[in-house]
Order: sequence, then structure tokens, then C-alpha cells
Amino acid sequence: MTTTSPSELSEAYIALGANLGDREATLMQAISELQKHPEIEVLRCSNLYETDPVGYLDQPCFVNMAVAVRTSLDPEALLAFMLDIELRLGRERTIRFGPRTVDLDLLWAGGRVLDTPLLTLPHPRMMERAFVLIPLADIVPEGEPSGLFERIHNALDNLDGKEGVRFWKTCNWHSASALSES
Ligand SMILES: Nc1ncnc2c1ncn2[C@@H]1O[C@H](COP(=O)(O)O)[C@@H](O)[C@H]1O
Ligand SMILES: Nc1nc2c(c(=O)[nH]1)N=C(COP(=O)(O)OP(=O)(O)O)CN2
Repeated sequence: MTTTSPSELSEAYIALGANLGDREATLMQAISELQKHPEIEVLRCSNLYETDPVGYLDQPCFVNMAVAVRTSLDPEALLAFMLDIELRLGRERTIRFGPRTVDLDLLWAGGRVLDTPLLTLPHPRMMERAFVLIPLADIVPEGEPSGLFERIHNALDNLDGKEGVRFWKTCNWHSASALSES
């Protein structure tokens, strides 16, 4: 059983990145695919940032962003759906940290801590990545009940690499999805 009762609906945060093909279109498509799931509601989208590659340098710049979702799926089922979206949008796994049409990482799910062969929560590298934290800071409200706001802002205070993350554009997902449905 992959669902929880309605009273256990929780907010989760997902990082998205793309550096092959039409990066913005693919990111908007990924968000639309999330929203199409009957147990996922996309609540907020960050701005889009163009970012220098980290980890494997010989590849194009990424566009990175983050979304907040409300879901009754458990984190494993949410991740499985995210990996399926990646596959449908042409993700191929060749080089570690290498180029991809789209990447979806589950960052945070109500402060839950998990370490299974398939899923680690919080995402183990999120607090050291400016390309994750800067978009995430756009959409995590002060007072977020599991303490994520303070964690992000403490990490950002001491983080290297922020100059490699440049505001690119605002997210037009709502207007883009309204247009594609009309
Ligand atoms: N928190 C996580 N978010 C995404 N993927 C995760 C997480 N914890 C473990 N994984 C596993 O990592 C790979 C996907 O790696 P990417 O290169 O980031 O796509 C997948 O096997 C997940 O089960
Ligand atoms: N600017 C930028 N650089 C990156 C990006 C990214 O989104 N933006 N993703 C990476 C992470 O790759 P991967 O998801 O394969 O690794 P992970 O399992 O550590 O998240 C590696 N480097």
C-alpha cells in the first residue's frame, strides 16, 4: 500500500535539473507530469537558475529549480514516480554527475530520515549544493514545521560556489500548463 490517510498529507521538496535539449521545456513537462498524478499537488515553483556544472565539469550549464508538492504517497512511491518521469523524458545514465535531459531528486519529506538501498532522506548532498539550496530557499517558508527553513539558511551562510548559480528567469509553469490545456 503506497498511500497514507488524508490527515497524513505531507509536503515534500523536489530539486530538478536539466542540461541537455530544451532545458526549460523539459523542466516544465516534468512538473506537469508530477501534477498529473492523482495523489500529488504541485504547490510552489522556484525561479529558474542557470548553474555551472558541479562534480563533472566538461558539460553544458544546467538549469536548476525546485518545487514543493503536497502528497499522500509515501516517499518511496513518490521517488519511484519521479524516476519514471525521468525515464519518460529521456534520462539516460552514463557518466556519474554527467549530462542529462532531466534529473529529479527528492530532497526533503516532512523531515523524515530514511536510509534504504533506494532512498536516502534528507538527500545526502543537498546541504552542500548551491544549485539546490538557492532555488529551494525561494519556496520554503519561514516557520516550515520540520525546521527546513533554518537548515537551508544556516547552510547558505557558509556555502562556497554561490557565484556559479545565476538567476535565469521566473517559472512560468502555471501559465505554460494553462496554455497547453486550452
Ligand atoms: N533522496 C533521493 N532522491 C533521488 N534519488 C535518490 C535519493 N536517495 C537515493 N536515491 C537513488 O539515487 C538514484 C538516482 O540518482 P540520480 O543520479 O540523482 O538520478 C536512484 O537509484 C535512487 O534510488
Ligand atoms: N550545476 C549542476 N551541477 C550538477 C547537477 C545539477 O543539477 N546542476 N547535478 C549533479 C548531480 O548529479 P546526480 O543527480 O547524478 O547525483 P546525486 O545522486 O548526487 O544527486 C551534478 N552536478
